[in-house]
Amino acid sequence: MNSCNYTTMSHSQSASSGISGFLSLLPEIQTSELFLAVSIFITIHSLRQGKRQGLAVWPVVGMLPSLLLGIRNDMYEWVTGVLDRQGGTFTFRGPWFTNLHCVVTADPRNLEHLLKTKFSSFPKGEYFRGTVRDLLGDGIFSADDETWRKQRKTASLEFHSAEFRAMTARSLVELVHSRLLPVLEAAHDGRAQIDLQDVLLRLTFDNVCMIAFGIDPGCLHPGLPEIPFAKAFEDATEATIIRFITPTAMWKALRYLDLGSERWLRRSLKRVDEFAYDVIRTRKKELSLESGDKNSTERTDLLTVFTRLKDEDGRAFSDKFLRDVCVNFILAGRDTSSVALAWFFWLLDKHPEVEEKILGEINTIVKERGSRNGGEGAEGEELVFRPEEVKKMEYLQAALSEALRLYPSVPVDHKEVVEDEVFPDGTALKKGTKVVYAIFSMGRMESIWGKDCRDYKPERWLKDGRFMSESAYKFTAFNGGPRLCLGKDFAYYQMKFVAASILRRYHVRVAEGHPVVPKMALTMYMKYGLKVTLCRRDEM
Ligand code: HEM
Repeated sequence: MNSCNYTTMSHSQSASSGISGFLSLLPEIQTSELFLAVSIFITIHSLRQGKRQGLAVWPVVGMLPSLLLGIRNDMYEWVTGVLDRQGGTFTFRGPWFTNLHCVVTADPRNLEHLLKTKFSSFPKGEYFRGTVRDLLGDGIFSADDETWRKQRKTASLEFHSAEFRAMTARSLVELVHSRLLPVLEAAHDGRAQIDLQDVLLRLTFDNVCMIAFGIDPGCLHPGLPEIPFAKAFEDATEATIIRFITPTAMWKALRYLDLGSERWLRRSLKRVDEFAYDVIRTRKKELSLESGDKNSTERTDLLTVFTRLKDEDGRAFSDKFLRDVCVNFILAGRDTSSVALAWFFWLLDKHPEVEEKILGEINTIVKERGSRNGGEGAEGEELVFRPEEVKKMEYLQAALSEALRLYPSVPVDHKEVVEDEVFPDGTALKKGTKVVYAIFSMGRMESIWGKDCRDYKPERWLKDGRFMSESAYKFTAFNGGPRLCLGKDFAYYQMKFVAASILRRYHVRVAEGHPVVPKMALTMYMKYGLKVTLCRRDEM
């Protein structure tokens, strides 16, 4: 109700009832004026506060308008700009009644505090777990405390065992030489453009399923077929992510009513579970048949390892728990190395001098092998890199790390604080606050990497020609502290093996005019893939 309504109504009153009518309207006038005054006060107050925060804070919707304006072009760059101006940390005030309030930081001191020093005060938290529970259950990725610790310990022993290393090296030789290179060769022969990101995603999905389940779903085959399990897994992940941008009460209502994205999630999870439980049942049968057999299977995949273990009461783990273990590892290891490789090949296309140096390193390693073998195997087409040779590729490791610094596969990550805390930079955190650490922005901070922070320079990782790793709180692509990525060593081995095997045979040329931009997702995919053509080195 505004003053215009008041005028109209007062004219319609008769003279005798004028005074009493006016008096009867008084409460309404006061209400509308009060409402107007409060609105003006809140707006002025919010705008003044906004100046202090660096972003306007609006009544009810908080900083949402600034965020929406900022992400029209590139959300990562927008967040980086705000962090830069705010000295590395800012508090985002989301709309009332949403889950969007959080503290965003890119300050290495805060990262060390939350990932290591005060690790137990910054768990994944109930909000995260509740949102991803249908997909991830009690698996390592969402668990905290004892549930997490036990899985971490068992999986860590496994990941560092010689058998596991041998199995992963074998699986890569098989995937790269029998599947990846023939697919690339077919694209080369047909002079066709190929989406390298898609090919690499297929490769790492097959590879991580071999590690987790001990089976190969066969995504990377000529013709690039659609594999129902891979499709269901992707759909289930995407539908779960939608929950993060939907008010909790709303997605819960949709789930209850079996509508929209929740229906899509239920259906895709059903297919994921059918596949997983089928593999689990078959494996249990296989292992029970061979129990007592000295020549039992040499399987070293995670499912076999966890199936053979017993819980603290001496009982076998439930099928549901085994399903959660495998699904979490597939999620953790399926896309991260492939998107990192896609950004790496794109960067090489823009930096031929880096490609030259990588080739120089590979050729030296191949020549060394040749001189040891009296020339044999040095230039053979079917050259397969050995683990000790991959280890020697230090410049390649630097070039991959540099790609991950600028394009981290996990661009942002988050924690929830369980008690009142103060960050080393002075930011006060109330119990329950969500903390987002902006890994993407950290790679682009002058305060961390110097004036050339935006340049692609593998040399920054080398000292006297040897690769030097960086503090995990500065280079956070693999997380840090007790929850450091468990697959880090494997991921480097995998990326180096794949990159060297491709680069030795082909020059990868990004298709002219192909747009390369990041997709807004929890993993840093290229929004339109990476369309490339291939030129064989021996034809150049
Ligand atoms: C370039 C490749 C990779 C990158 C950049 C990467 C990055 C990360 C990051 C940032 C986290 C922390 C996630 C969080 O806690 O929210 C993480 C955790 C994890 N990663 Fe990786 N990852 C890569 C490859 C892999 C691979 C290939 C595997 C397995 C085969 C793997 C297994 C895991 C596991 C199991 C965790 C959970 C660790 C825990 O919570 O204790 N990662 N990774």
